Amino acid sequence: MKVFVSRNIPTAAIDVLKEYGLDAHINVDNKHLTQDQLIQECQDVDLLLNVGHADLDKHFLESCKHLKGIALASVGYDHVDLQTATALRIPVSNTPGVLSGATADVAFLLMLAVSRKAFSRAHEVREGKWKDFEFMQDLGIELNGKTLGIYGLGRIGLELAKKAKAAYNMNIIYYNRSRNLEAEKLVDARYVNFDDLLSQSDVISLHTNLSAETQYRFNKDAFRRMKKSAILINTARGKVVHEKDLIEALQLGEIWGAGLDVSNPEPMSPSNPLLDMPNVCVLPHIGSATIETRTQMAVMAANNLIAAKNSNPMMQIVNKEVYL
Ligand SMILES: NC(=O)C1=CN([C@@H]2O[C@H](COP(=O)(O)OP(=O)(O)OC[C@H]3O[C@@H](n4cnc5c(N)ncnc54)[C@H](O)[C@@H]3O)[C@@H](O)[C@H]2O)C=CC1
Ligand SMILES: O=C(O)C(=O)CO
Repeated sequence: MKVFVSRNIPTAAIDVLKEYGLDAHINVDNKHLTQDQLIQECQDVDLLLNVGHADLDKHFLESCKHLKGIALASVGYDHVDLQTATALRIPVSNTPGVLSGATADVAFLLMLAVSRKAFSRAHEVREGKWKDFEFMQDLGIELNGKTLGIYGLGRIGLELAKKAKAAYNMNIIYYNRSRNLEAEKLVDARYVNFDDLLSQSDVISLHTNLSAETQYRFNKDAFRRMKKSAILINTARGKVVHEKDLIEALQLGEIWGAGLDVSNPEPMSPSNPLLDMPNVCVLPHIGSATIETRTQMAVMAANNLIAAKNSNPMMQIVNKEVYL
């Protein structure tokens, strides 16, 4: 069977593929592939281990006629046309759970960094603009005892809630498709409607998957209903936030600050006004970027490919209808 790995991955995962007899062609140069190049690479490929968020849309899936399985090295699968994959009987798997702690760490880091303006202040030092100890200038705000609102309280949201509770005894409220009773028990989380999430939170952290329902849910209207002192954290997907509206809300002082690990598009343009705002911190989509987590993600994806190779169900399947 022909196997393609779209970017370089940790040796531990390559070893798993080899151990189970899959001789993969790996994009070891880690070259960014356009969709056309990816299609070219996958022409006679049976199994794809896909790293990154390039569109695996109808055109891609229909062009790669030999595909019998796609293992994503990500938990998000908004970049895959699942309907077409299912119609073509291509099982698709993801990597839930193993990256929750690392991604929640980045949400936590952004929350703290924005509340204390850490990145812009560090920049001042680097640029030689820090002249004197200032008692009243550019003060931050404290998180202790404040209210953290979580939009989409699933695996990552719960990890963040646990950290926020333990570190700062934050009051946790959340809005989700359904109640998360585990979170209610573990961190005393209180379920609220979307309006209350907006109006009561000191920090709102986004942890939903991207879908037609969540796309641009944080827009002009939502920002106007948030506290002027509120901080928005997005480690979910760029498109959950309407970026133009966010820029305007920050410029008008409708919210206090924002921490973004994701943007729309990625990479963010260097001329984006968000990058010049002292209350904004932008990271290059590093939520799961630790040695430990990336290794676990790649090994999980490799094991899913092995299952597909042996015509067994993939363990972390996202379109289980293919097996019906
Ligand atoms: N920045 C990064 O590097 C990373 C980003 N992510 C993003 O985080 C997302 C969440 O990951 P997990 O926590 O593992 O997923 P999850 O499935 O455990 O949690 C998502 C939650 O959002 C809720 N939800 C979905 N649609 C909703 C709606 N319309 N309204 C309210 N709630 C809704 C679900 O009920 C669920 O509780 C991923 O889909 C991915 O896009 C994930 C990993 C790393
Ligand atoms: O897993 C995901 O969905 C990411 O965004 C990267 O880890």
